[in-house]
Amino acid sequence: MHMQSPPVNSLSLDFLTELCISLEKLEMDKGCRGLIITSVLSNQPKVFSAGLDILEMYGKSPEHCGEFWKVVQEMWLKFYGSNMGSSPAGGCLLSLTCDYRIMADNPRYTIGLNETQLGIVAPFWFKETMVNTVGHRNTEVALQLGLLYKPAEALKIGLVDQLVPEDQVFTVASQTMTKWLTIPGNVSVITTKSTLNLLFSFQLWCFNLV
Ligand SMILES: CCCCCCCCCCCCC/C=C/C(=O)SCCNC(=O)CCNC(=O)[C@H](O)C(C)(C)COP(=O)(O)OP(=O)(O)OC[C@H]1O[C@@H](n2cnc3c(N)ncnc32)[C@H](O)[C@@H]1OP(=O)(O)O
Repeated sequence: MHMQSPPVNSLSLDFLTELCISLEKLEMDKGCRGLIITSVLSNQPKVFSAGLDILEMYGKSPEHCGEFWKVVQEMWLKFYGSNMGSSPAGGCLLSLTCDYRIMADNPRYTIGLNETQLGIVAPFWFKETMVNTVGHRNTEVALQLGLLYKPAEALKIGLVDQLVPEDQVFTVASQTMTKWLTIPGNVSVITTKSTLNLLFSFQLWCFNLV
């Protein structure tokens, strides 16, 4: 899936709604077993996603905010596999929901949950998704300081799985997907994933989020 919402793939209500609809269509397509998501911004190839669209959260009616927030949660519940450049906040969440993260190895790009730097709080399910990926201590430091990690640092704490030269990101993502798809049978993979996420699913259920 190619994301192309200039200038920086910020996650607006319209863009998220379109993403969710596209994902629903793929879910219903029995021939689709995996998804690589990438940014193809022609003016700005270095950004995966700038995160939630800040303009959607400022000066809007409670109804609009409610609608926006609902689609953010839906997007998060649906995502699968990714590769990227800069991914702050919601952009990082988008990639955290994927099974494997491949990042372009360019120190100009960063990834992380930088909400506190913006004076906002990463919701608990952003935090839990991060904890499940990089552990509690790394999350504690990362979220309180609102850290944005350069590729080498992100790899070190396990926030991304692989760094590759910028021009090879898509090729490596395709090779990785091919490898993952050699695992036989959807059921064993889905069940394994569900088991890994059991506690988190229970927490979401307790908070009435699923
Ligand atoms: C009751 C329900 C309530 C619902 C709502 C309540 C919300 C409550 C808060 C909950 C918190 C939720 C968690 C939040 C998650 C988020 O994702 S917040 C967004 C965080 N994002 C960022 O901090 C990224 C900011 N952007 C950047 O760092 C850089 O822009 C970049 C992505 C690294 C790209 O840099 P560069 O190439 O230098 O481009 P720029 O010149 O900076 O930007 C180009 C234009 O894009 C606009 N823009 C950038 N980011 C955003 C964005 N997130 N939303 C909207 N617009 C964005 C930027 O302003 C530029 O625009 P122009 O000036 O018009 O060109």
